[in-house]
Amino acid sequence: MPKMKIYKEFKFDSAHWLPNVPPTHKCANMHGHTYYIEIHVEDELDPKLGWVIDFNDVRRVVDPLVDQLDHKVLNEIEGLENPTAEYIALWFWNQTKPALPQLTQVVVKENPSNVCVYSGE
Ligand SMILES: Nc1nc2c(c(=O)[nH]1)N=C([C@H](O)[C@H](O)COP(=O)(O)OP(=O)(O)OP(=O)(O)O)CN2
Ligand SMILES: [Zn+2]
Repeated sequence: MPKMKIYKEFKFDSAHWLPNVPPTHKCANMHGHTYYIEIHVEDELDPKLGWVIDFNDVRRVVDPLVDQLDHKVLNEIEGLENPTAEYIALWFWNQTKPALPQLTQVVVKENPSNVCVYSGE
């Protein structure tokens, strides 16, 4: 059977600041983003069901994580004390991979032009 990739997009709104930048950096001040994340998985096409994985199975794993971050201050979340897009990608990867072994990539978009792509290496 062919291998295929699918991804599901999620959205959350959060506040953060970056604690390790110089005080003169604008991101040292608390501010907010509407984050979009993509959870990519790859597997063989199931010939009967006609899909790689049910999008709803992806949602069941990721929704509880998104709920932890939505309308929260990211710096107060364990593991996100320095909440860059890179650390957010790692946070989602580490908590998604055990429940979703077909995970291949996490994409975090702070905005349409600030994007981190993590593939688990
Ligand atoms: N490699 C990274 N660089 C930066 C990160 C990051 O997570 N990884 N984060 C930030 C800040 O979150 C900052 O809020 C982003 O600001 P900026 O790049 O200026 O983007 P804006 O939202 O202000 O919108 P632009 O239209 O792009 O100016 C900084 N760097
Ligand atoms: Zn920011």
